[in-house]
Amino acid sequence: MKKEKLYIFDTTLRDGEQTPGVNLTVDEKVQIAKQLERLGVDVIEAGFAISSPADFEAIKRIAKEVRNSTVCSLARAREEDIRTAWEALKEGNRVRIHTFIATSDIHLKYKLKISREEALERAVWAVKFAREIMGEKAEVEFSAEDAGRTDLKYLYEVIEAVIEAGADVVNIPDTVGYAVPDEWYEKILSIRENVKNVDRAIISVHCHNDLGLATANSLMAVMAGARQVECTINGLGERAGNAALEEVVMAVKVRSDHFPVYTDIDTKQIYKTSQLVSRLTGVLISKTKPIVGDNAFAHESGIHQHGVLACPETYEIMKPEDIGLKESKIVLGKHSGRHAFRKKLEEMGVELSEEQFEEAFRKFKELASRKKEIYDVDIELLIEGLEGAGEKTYELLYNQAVSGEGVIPSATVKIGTPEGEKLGIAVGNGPVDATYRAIRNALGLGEDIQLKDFKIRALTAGTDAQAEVYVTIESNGFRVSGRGVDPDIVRASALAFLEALNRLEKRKNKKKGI
Ligand SMILES: CC(=O)SCCNC(=O)CCNC(=O)[C@H](O)C(C)(C)COP(=O)(O)OP(=O)(O)OC[C@H]1O[C@@H](n2cnc3c(N)ncnc32)[C@H](O)[C@@H]1OP(=O)(O)O
Ligand SMILES: CC(C)C(=O)C(=O)O
Ligand SMILES: [Mg+2]
Repeated sequence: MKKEKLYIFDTTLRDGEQTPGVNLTVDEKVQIAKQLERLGVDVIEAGFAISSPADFEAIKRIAKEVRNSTVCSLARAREEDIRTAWEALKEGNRVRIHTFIATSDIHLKYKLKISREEALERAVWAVKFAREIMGEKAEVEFSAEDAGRTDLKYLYEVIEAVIEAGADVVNIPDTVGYAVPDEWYEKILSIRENVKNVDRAIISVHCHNDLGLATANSLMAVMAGARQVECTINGLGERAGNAALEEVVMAVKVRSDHFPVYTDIDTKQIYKTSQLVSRLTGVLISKTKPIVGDNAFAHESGIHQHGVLACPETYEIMKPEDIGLKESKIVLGKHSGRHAFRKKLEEMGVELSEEQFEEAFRKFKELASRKKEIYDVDIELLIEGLEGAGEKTYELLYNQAVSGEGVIPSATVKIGTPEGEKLGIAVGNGPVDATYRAIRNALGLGEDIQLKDFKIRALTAGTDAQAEVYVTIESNGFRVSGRGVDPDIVRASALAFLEALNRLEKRKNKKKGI
């Protein structure tokens, strides 16, 4: 099957920013735009130039700084909108004005208060005007807002007229997320069959997710011949959001046997982009979000874990590396079985007799039935229940940390060791980082001891709460964890680190037969 290119139009910075509560600074928008360029999106809708000075400035800077993606601004079918969009874009390398007007009767009657004829005239005028002021250098896209609820015959007329007026791309938005997949497929197909000059433009879709169908509708449109999909990172957007870029792109990639298209997206950049957008917008990603959610590559149940350990493809339709993740996760819980438990012990460097293993597994199942999340430290304690905790090699005798505005964070620690008391002093990014560096200095720890995980939470409410810190470190094939509890966050962190180091010593000594 000869594949055609599917253009990916990202509107995270425009429709995505319409997510209630999201407000990006100009610098943040530029940062996201550069990452979208690395991701390989074809078009970046950088904003709506006339809507605010900040949007204008962001579009201007993005148009100047992004060279490999087309940069686009939204504009109503009004002269001042189109002029302002062009003003913001004109120094760009590849640019597009995206002008729109609503075409559904409900929008025409109650919102714009104009007739179908008038809307058609304005649409044609806007495309011609954009073409005129931009010249051939730039592209014009036209959207028939609320096309999903627009009378079909009238929609054909509008599309034909705007293509005649010079639109390069005609976008068919399901503005209110009302369409269902088979109907949307038929709609796009019928546009392709009934609009005479349709082949002179790219047909695009812009699907909202009010019924959770945005990705499905976008993909059905692709099957019907749409060759541009408008989408956002993490599915951000007005109300329930837009089709998620990562879902559309990965569906096309994973089911390349099914879809007649390819994209130029570097999928290895997906996870990084998703994290950046989540961090800068403050919109958290649901754990079960397809592709980029925490659980998208996590396996909790024994039968699945057994399968994945034997051959990842048994339960994974894509590789974590495909989206830029290092590996999938095997999460221990009450549904886990012996294969996953044994694998965890192997990773931790724990060696048990078969008898001890069965006992440990029984205790693990019992614990997992009572506890929501099983941390590595829980397994450590369980093993210690079987083997005994042993002597502590290190003990925290003293710690002090200094931090604050205008101060370089620094820390001092005194640690009791079999060779006597050791003092460590260091500076760092913050008081915890300085304390960890001070512990490393005091004990002369090398680069081989790597911090793999650091989690902190408050055990109780209030500013006087007990802080609980979990730390996982790795060294030469051993993976061990520690937990520290103290009202002082820095001390809790130091205690967790030292508990992990004590376990590391114990495990190394056991291996050496000491
Ligand atoms: C489906 C979508 O997502 S469309 C994009 C939606 N995004 C946004 O609205 C975010 C940015 N918007 C804004 O900052 C403001 O709405 C502005 C600056 C664009 C306009 O603000 P205001 O001038 O105060 O108008 P307001 O937003 O209250 O009303 C919209 C006006 O645009 C008109 N309008 C709406 N769509 C169009 C269109 N496509 N073409 C021409 N006029 C339009 C409305 O008729 C109304 O006009 P009126 O003021 O003459 O009655
Ligand atoms: C401006 C258009 C494309 C839009 O966002 C919509 O119709 O949802
Ligand atoms: Mg929209």
